[in-house]
Amino acid sequence: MRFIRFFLEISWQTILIATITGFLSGGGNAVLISLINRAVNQAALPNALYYFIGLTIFTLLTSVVSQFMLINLSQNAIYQLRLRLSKNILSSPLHHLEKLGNNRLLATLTDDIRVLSHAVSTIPNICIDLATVVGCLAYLSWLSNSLFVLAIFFTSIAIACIQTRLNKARHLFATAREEDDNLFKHFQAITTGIKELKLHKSRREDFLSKKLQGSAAKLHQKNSKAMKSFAVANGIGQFSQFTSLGFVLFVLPWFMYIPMPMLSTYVLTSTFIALPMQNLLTRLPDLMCGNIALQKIERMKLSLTNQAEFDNVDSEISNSCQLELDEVTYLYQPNKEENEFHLPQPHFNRNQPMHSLDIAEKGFLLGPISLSFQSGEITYIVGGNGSGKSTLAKLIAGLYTPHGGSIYLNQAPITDRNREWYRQHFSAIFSDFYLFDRCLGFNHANLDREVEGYLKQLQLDRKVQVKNGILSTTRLSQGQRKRLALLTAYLEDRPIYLFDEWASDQDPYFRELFYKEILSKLKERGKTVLVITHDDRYFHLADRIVKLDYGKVEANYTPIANLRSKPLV
Ligand SMILES: Nc1ncnc2c1ncn2[C@@H]1O[C@H](COP(=O)(O)OP(=O)(O)OP(=O)(O)O)[C@@H](O)[C@H]1O
Repeated sequence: MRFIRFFLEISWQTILIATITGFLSGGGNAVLISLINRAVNQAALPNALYYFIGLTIFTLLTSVVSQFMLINLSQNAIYQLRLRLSKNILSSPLHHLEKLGNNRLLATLTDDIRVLSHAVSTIPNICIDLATVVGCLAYLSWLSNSLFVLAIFFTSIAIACIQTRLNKARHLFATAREEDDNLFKHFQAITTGIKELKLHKSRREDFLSKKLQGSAAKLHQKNSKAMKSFAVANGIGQFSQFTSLGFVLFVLPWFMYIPMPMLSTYVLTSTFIALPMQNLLTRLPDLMCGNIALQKIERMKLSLTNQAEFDNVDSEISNSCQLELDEVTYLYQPNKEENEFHLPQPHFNRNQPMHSLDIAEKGFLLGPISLSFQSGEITYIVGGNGSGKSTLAKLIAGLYTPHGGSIYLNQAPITDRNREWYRQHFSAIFSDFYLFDRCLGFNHANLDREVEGYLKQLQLDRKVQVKNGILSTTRLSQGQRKRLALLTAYLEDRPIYLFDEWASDQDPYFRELFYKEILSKLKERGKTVLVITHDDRYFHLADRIVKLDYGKVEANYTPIANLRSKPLV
């Protein structure tokens, strides 16, 4: 089982010690049952009470040691897995994460890890139960070879019958897990689309009946079928135990003489084994689901690790930036269901121009685009909806890797090796930005005072306070949230600033302030400023305007108001 291999790989030494102590505990159980048998058959050893007390303490201690070791190992493994998976996600390229989808990432991070963690917590008890069963069988073999062979015979038949049920259950659990990804997608739709669903009764009912209920029902059917398979397997296990007991008690005495003490010992031992056997069977579904969850986690991890980016920042961050895009292209694949773990690499030959029909079939193509940006310059990136402005912004910021062409920063070509360094030059506020409730990644001595100053400037000081870098709230209006995001950008003080429709949620006062003061102050400080905007009232304030249309640069010009001061680039 992959599950066991996973733990052996983490620390086979711990597993070995825990298994030995587990088996010692199980062996102790078996010896205890032999002591009890002797006492029942009035053949107790002298000092049997001391043996009994000693053995009870021995089995208890070995069982606790075994459980402690396995609990430490398993919980540590889960802890490491959570961290590693989160790091893998953080080091994966954005386009890869977008293709995998939030629902799959969330299902693995939450559900799979929870299922695995639950399965792992059953391992210590499984070891003890297994050891008890093996110990008792060993005791039976010492007692009577023929009784032992009989016990093994009935157990083997039971295992063979149970196995067929388990194979069926394994398949059902695996397909149910695939449905889990869809269910997570619907849960996301509930949380993010709650307003739209609340406002429209028919939409809500349609969503519930056609989407959520469908997925939940499939999951319910598959899981119940699998659990029923286990119930049948459990029944087979119990049936085989009673059959073997009945056979030995009522049928075997017709064919051979079995002394009464041996018969009663067999009955007592079989009854003693029954509980750990039942425990093993009832824990099998957890183990099986854990195994499936682990497979999912490992596939996700493999998919993420295969795509992992270098995260070293070897060189200094330059203050003055000359940014160049040379024939850069980026292609979104068409929106079809793709195999999540074998994503095709885009292959685009920039010497072969793509026609609109090709693009319609193949998705959206940005570029080829050649542009350059200087320090102390404000460039507006404009164009209609869907013209490719945000895609270009993500390319420029190094969040997307160009499929063709090259990006240069101060003449250095940006490659996989220095992309992390390159990204550290950017402070960006995207239209779908996220606001952290604390100022992460800053070690300023007077951080709180600096933040308070910016809060005042951005007129947020009456809404938000800061203490030890923690913001009192982020529950603000969209415009206020964007101002708070701007505060973080100020703190970062990076050479290139990128704003994706920042002003679209601001009131006229702040809109004016943004275009006329905030941007020009950044320019005065020698920053390269890129602004995605639809606000044509302020176009004259730009040093340069880049207009996109269907993924191509339609125009690249200096606005008339600035013509006298700046030549066309
Ligand atoms: N993650 C994605 N996967 C596939 N296609 C995408 C993705 N993001 C954007 N697109 C496609 O790329 C095209 C350009 O989108 P982009 O968001 O860059 O446009 P935009 O100019 O910023 O639009 P807007 O002004 O509406 O914000 C769109 O046609 C869109 O369908």
